[in-house]
Amino acid sequence: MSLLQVEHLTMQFGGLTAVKDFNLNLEKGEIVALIGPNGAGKTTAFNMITGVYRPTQGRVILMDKDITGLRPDLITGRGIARTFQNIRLFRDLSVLENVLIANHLHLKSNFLTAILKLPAYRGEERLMHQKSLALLERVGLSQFKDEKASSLPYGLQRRLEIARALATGPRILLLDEPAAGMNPKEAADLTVFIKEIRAEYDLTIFMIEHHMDVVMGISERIYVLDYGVTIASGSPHEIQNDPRVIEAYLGVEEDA
Ligand SMILES: Nc1ncnc2c1ncn2[C@@H]1O[C@H](COP(=O)(O)OP(=O)(O)OP(=O)(O)O)[C@@H](O)[C@H]1O
Repeated sequence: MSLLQVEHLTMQFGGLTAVKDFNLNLEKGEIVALIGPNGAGKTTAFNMITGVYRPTQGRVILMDKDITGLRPDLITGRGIARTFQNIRLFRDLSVLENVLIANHLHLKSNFLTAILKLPAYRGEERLMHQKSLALLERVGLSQFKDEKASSLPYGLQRRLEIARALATGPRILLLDEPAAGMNPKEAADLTVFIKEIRAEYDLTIFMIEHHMDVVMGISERIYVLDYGVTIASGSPHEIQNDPRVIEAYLGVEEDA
């Protein structure tokens, strides 16, 4: 049984078919990349998997359960977390507060115990605080815990976004262009970091990325979209040598 199975996902916006008949299997522990030229439909595929869009057609099956069209927060609760192409941190909150907010998805206390600050809530809150600090320590951000998120250098803001996603306790992590805007050194560090967190948090990772060094250095399998259609899937070696991919994508100078 695949951890995640995506069957015939299709998304139409009016007359435009942004993604057509997209099929994907993720096995536990894999790192799989989704590549393709700008506008190919990659983010739309993510948005259907994470409940941002309800697909026009098709199904998303997580561990044998159909999660198609569930609300994004419920899908996060089922174990799929994501980051976004454009960093979405609470810019004026501290680094620690950003992780604490994500952690609240896990709090078991209800709203009333929370506003009354009853002991059950306070206990959970203390635990969340400790867990958040441990997570920041793990991702190398603990010395910045009281800084405003917006004051972090770009590469570290991306790392904080990943930490926030990890705080929700995911099985599957979807990363939307995690190396966007990074210099080669930051991108190489990110590659190592992604491999480390996969091992440490027992993750399966599905990522959209334009940096080919990152994609080829990290992915076990790659899917290629072009105009919403999957034109190839396979190992990095197969993809690099696929004439359709070379024509559609790899042959095109990338400006990212
Ligand atoms: N909400 C929407 N309404 C209408 N059209 C949309 C919407 N979202 C995406 N599209 C269109 O769907 C197509 C696929 O867009 P998408 O953002 O998924 O591509 P992408 O592969 O992620 O591109 P990029 O690499 O530039 O991020 C594009 O033509 C885009 O304009």
